[in-house]
Formats: sequence, structure tokens, C-alpha cells
Amino acid sequence: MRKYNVAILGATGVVGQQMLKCLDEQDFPVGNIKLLASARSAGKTVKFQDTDIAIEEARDEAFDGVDIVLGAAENDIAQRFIPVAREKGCVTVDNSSAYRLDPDVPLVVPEINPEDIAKHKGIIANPNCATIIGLVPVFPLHKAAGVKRIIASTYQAASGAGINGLRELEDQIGRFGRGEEMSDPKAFAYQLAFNLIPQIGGFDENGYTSEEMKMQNEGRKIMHVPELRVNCTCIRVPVMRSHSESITIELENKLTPDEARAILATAPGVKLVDDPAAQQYPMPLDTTDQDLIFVGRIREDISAADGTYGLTLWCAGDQIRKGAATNAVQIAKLLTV
Ligand SMILES: NC(=O)C1=CN([C@@H]2O[C@H](COP(=O)(O)OP(=O)(O)OC[C@H]3O[C@@H](n4cnc5c(N)ncnc54)[C@H](OP(=O)(O)O)[C@@H]3O)[C@@H](O)[C@H]2O)C=CC1
Ligand SMILES: N[C@@H](CC(=O)OP(=O)(O)O)C(=O)O
Repeated sequence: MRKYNVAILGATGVVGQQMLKCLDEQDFPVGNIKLLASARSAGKTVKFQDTDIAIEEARDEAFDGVDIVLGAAENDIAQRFIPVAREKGCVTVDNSSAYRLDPDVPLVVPEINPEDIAKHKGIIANPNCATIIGLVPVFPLHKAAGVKRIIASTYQAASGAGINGLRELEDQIGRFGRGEEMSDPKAFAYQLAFNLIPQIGGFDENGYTSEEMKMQNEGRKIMHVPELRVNCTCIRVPVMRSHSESITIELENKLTPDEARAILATAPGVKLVDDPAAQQYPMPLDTTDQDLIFVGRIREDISAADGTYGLTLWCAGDQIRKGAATNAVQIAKLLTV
């Protein structure tokens, strides 16, 4: 079996570390592995399959001899190194938002549009985490009844803002427990512990944040529905890991909650957890470190205008796994077959 030389760009971050675990879990045919990060991390070691691997500073030469790059760094780092990697013949699966809307770059969720991978020209983009978590359950309903419009509210975990976001929430909870003063927030604009922050990303002129526009802009490309309309509100919540979402979909054709449950019970990447009488519904504590998107609270949208049909659902998923690392490694695996 052919083996592939892999580099992780941003290997010390929350997504990069999870990618390393996913390569192992998904039995990815790894030849050599290079773990790339900033100069600050160079020389530290990380374990991969019982071997200590030294972190290297990302430089142009680091991509020599690499087949597949898994990008797990911010946009500026992605834009600095991914074109170099492409010049050197690597294919990159990138988690940043830098290339997602580039017409030459497929934007892929393997459960939705795996066929788009074949169109790549050296870069494949991994969608936004909240977009992946929302669309994995919405897409099978779209195939059955045609989704015209989505109204979503997201409840996004601290670790969505990377290692600094995770550490800041841990620090604040620790200080509260010890009865200490809170320090000034850095990763978030305000204290997150015991709070909700209705801003993720910067504000656009239309009053939505950059994060809120992703579900529409990326959703249109992933689902091949250019007219899809999405009204999304993104909230940072004091949860360590796993994003949750309330989603209402307006449909072309009627679909009952029971029909939607039957579809989602066998949909790829989805776990149906929908038994309100037994208080069974998705929650972020249960989805943490899981690859499936849990879906429940499925009900008719009783506010749908006359002559229109709508369903409301609630879903949760680990944004570091299926929202980032798992999705990227699944794409990389499809490149190898
Ligand atoms: N966190 C999440 O849930 C999700 C994140 N994403 C996206 O994934 C990407 C990574 O996010 P995340 O893991 O959260 O971020 P982290 O802040 O946790 O990690 C950032 C990584 O980038 C590396 N880095 C920083 N500067 C450089 C540099 N000059 N050269 C090379 N590497 C550098 C860091 O290395 P060092 O340790 O040396 O500083 C670290 O490995 C981002 O684009 C993010 O938008 C997407 C979906 C979900
Ligand atoms: N912005 C997301 C995580 C993320 O990094 O998204 P993107 O890859 O679209 O920038 C969050 O904070 O939860």
C-alpha cells in the first residue's frame, strides 16, 4: 500500500493536535510526518504512534518531499505557506478560511460533496466548524424536501478560538473557584465564564459578523444551492468544547418530524438523539471527543407562513473533530483512494 508523507502546519494548536490523533484513528497511510509550527515551538517534541517527533519551524524548505499538508494555522500563515507547498507539488487540506470561497478551491464535507475533491488544483478547503456541524444534518433533509432558507443560532465553545480561548476559560473558572479576581480577558472581548458573548469575528456593514455570514456563503458552495438564504446568529458560550446549534429550515416540500427523524436515523455522520419524553437530546458534554453530529428536538416550525413548511432541530458536535480535524483527515483519505 502506498504511504504518503504528511505535514501538519500548526501542529501544536488544538486542531493540529487533534489532526495527529485522527491520522492514527483513521489509519491514514502515513510515511514520514513533519510537525510544523512557529519558531516558539521548534524543538519541542510530540508523540505520534509511540515515537517522539520534534516540532520544526515552518519554512519553505519544510515542504520538500511532502505529499499532503494538513493546514491548521490562521489565515496569514496559510496564505504565507500554502502557495509554496503547492509549488512544491503538495496538496493541502486547509482549515483556515483563507481559500474557502476561491472558485478554484473545492470546499468539502465528505458526507455532502465528496465529488468536488476531484476538482482541486492543489488546495482543498475545510469549511467553518459551525457550518459543518449544521449542514451535516441539514443536507439529508435538503435532499428529501429542498431547503430554501435557514435560520440558525449557534452556541460556540471557547476552544473554537484555539488554545488561547480554551486556556482563558479554564483560567477564569479556576479563579472563580478560588475566589480570586478575574484577569483582563485577552482571547475574548469580555469575561466568558458565566457569560455569553454575542460576537464571533468582526462586524460586517450589514450588522452580521464574519462568522455569521459563513453558513450562507460556505453553505451555498458546499450544497450547490446558490440561492440558499441563511440568517445566523453566533454566540460564544462558556463551554470548553463542542458547538451546539438551533436550526430552523424552510422547505420546498412538506416533511413531517417523523419523516425527518427516519431520514436522520440513517444519515451519514449523524446520530439521532431525539426522545424528549426521556429527556434525551444532544448536549455538548455528550458530543465532546465524538465524530458524529448529534441531532434532536426535531419539531414542526409552528410559525411557518401559510403555504410554507418548516422544521426546527437542535444539533451539537465536536468542532475540533468533525468541525475541523476529522473532516480534514477524511478529505485527505479520499485523496489516497
Ligand atoms: N479551534 C477550532 O475549533 C477550529 C479552528 N479552525 C481553524 O483552524 C486553524 C487553527 O486553529 P486552532 O488550532 O484553533 O489555533 P491555535 O491557536 O490553537 O493553534 C495555532 C497554530 O498555528 C501555529 N502558528 C502560529 N504562528 C505560526 C507561524 N508563524 N508559523 C507556523 N505556525 C504558526 C501555532 O504554533 P505555535 O504553538 O508555535 O504558536 C499553532 O500550532 C485556524 O485557521 C482556525 O480558524 C477551524 C475549525 C475549528
Ligand atoms: N471561528 C470558530 C472557529 C474557527 O476557527 O472558524 P474559522 O475556521 O471559520 O475561522 C469559532 O471560534 O468557534
